[in-house]
Amino acid sequence: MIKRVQAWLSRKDRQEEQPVEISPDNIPRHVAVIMDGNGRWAKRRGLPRIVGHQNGMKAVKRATIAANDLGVEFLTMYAFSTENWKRPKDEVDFLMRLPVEFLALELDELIEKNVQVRVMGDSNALPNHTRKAMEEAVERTKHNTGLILNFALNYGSRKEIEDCMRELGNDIKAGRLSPEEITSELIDSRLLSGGLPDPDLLIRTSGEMRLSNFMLWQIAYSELWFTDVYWPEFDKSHLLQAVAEYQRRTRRYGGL
Ligand SMILES: Cc1cc(N2CCCCCC2)n2ncc(-c3ccc(F)cc3)c2n1
Repeated sequence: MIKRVQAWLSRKDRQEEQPVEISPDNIPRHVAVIMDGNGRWAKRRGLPRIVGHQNGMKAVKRATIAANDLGVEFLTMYAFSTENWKRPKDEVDFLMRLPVEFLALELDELIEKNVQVRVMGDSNALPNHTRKAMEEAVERTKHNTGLILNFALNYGSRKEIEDCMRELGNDIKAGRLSPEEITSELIDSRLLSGGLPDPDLLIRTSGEMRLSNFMLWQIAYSELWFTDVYWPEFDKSHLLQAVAEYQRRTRRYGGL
């Protein structure tokens, strides 16, 4: 029984709208998002880049609520990569304050929606105020049982894999592990995403079609969906479009 979700898509140029059909029987458990286009969204409007990041943060809450309502169980958002440190200092300083702003402006509504916040990445290298805000968001939502909102912050997949290999090598050297015991399940458990299922669907906004060192091991079998929409414009209609395409691609007609 296809539950018809009349979600009117407003395409970027708003010239065309189309209904979207979503089946409740094949909702992706884990959706991962590369939230790109915040600076370009602002530039197109003659606004400072930081306004793009601020609006991007509002899109995080919007997308989280939409995903939670749809029945998505895990939502991983690429908030700051290990490569982002190369950006101008004033922009990095602003970005490092966004978790604090998120805590003040957005978290209460997500707590009402029973959302649990997790973080993955090297938090030791973050400023104290950033790390404390993240720890508070995790602490204040740790008993929630709804959608798990997983922020990748100061995250890089190659560093994650390198650190995992080093840890396994040390375990072998210490006699705690034999090489024959290394399986993909063991590696899954040792990565920063340990405990989460692999993403079923990876979304990247703003028209870029790169993986940008994001969850390279975990997305081995993920459906990739790219949109020209800039992240600050992303809303429920775009999530539904991505999930509808995911369902078209993964339709099994009862077969394997
Ligand atoms: C660094 C950064 C950038 C950031 N952007 C807003 C979204 C667009 C992409 C980049 C900018 N957002 N959005 C939410 C957070 C966040 C992270 C951890 C946490 F526990 C609570 C909130 C965030 N963190």
